[in-house]
Amino acid sequence: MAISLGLKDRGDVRIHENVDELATDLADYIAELSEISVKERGFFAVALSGGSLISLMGKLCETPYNKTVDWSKWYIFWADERVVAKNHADSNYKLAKDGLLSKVPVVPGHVYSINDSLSAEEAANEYGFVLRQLVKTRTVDVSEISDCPKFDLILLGMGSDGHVASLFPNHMALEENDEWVTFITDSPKPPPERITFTLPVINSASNVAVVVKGANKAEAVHLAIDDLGPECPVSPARMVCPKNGKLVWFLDRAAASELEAYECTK
Ligand SMILES: O=C(O)[C@H](O)[C@@H](O)[C@H](O)[C@H](O)COP(=O)(O)O
Repeated sequence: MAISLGLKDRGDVRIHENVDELATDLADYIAELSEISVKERGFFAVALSGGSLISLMGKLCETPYNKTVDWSKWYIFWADERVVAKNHADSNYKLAKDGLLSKVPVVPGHVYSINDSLSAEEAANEYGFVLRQLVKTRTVDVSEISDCPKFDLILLGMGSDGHVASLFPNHMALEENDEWVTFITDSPKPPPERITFTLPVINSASNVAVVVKGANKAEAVHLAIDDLGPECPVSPARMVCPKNGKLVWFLDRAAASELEAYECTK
């Protein structure tokens, strides 16, 4: 059974005994949000990231989820993408296609990957334009407090440096408030060229889940979640704070091992 901590400002923190328990809880959570969004809006607009997140979502390809989820209503986006060809081993699209999307009956026309024939800047602009069209038709909802898209769910991983999507510590992209999608050409994690949702878009979502496993992320989890006062270094993950939405952290025990809020429960 997961331990669940409801923390003021930092969302719900769910700590799982192991990766298998985390993956089951994550599949339940995504299936439930999909059901709610389809019932309320007729669509489920979900943004994925790369990294270990995709294999942690793997249970969605299994029974019962592969049969019970209304895959035909899913509209799939990327919160960040590496600017490489779609069939390149580094592509987040390829990772998700091979690990998830090819195994469930999503509608190919509802999968919005970036245009891989463009430069990073052009690809970011075009992705932003595509999003605007989908917000106009309300396939992707719109935020009540900004003109930003309001995704039903944005799924993020986190690096050991605290990066989320392709928003890296001390990078100018963290300050981009005008664009929905921006680009970088100097990612500290290879490959260097990426596009990424900006913080205003991430923080306008109805639901944001940050999914983290492993002891090498424990310090970054502590810095992102614990209340460390004004001197605390502000990592990108700490800047994830949906204004009118819900934030949930999915952690395994190793990733939660330096969390002060967790220590208090022992
Ligand atoms: O394209 C990317 O690199 C990702 O979107 C990135 O933000 C990833 O989610 C984190 O780096 C965590 O990756 P791991 O879970 O594999 O450590």
